[in-house]
Amino acid sequence: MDNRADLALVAHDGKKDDLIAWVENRIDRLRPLSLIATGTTGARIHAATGLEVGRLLSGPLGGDAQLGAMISEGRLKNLIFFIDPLSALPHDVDVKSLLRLAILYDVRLAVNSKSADAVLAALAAE
Ligand SMILES: O=C(CO)COP(=O)(O)O
Repeated sequence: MDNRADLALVAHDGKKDDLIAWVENRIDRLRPLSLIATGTTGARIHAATGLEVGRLLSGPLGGDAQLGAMISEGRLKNLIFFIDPLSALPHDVDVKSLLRLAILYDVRLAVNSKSADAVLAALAAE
């Protein structure tokens, strides 16, 4: 895959409702952006809001790794990732890898609603 995205949206299952609420409340600012998401997150956002969101594989099936590849290749510079701090995940190594690459490549990274607002504000100011 060689496409770029302005912003990636990802949420663990326990945080998907929070991310959808965040998206719904900022939909007008998100609509002009090219968005990408892991599979289930993207499907949920689209179903709830009608927003066009490119969909990768589901996170546990390689979606986090695909986002990591996009970051490594300079195709993604903004990541909003609502991590569930209260659940163990089978693909924890993929999550760690994605976060590691986001740090390494100086990606704008948000992990909750308040930091997501900071990412969106910075993106809008570009
Ligand atoms: O597990 C995820 C991120 O680590 C998210 O994947 P889904 O959006 O497919 O649920």
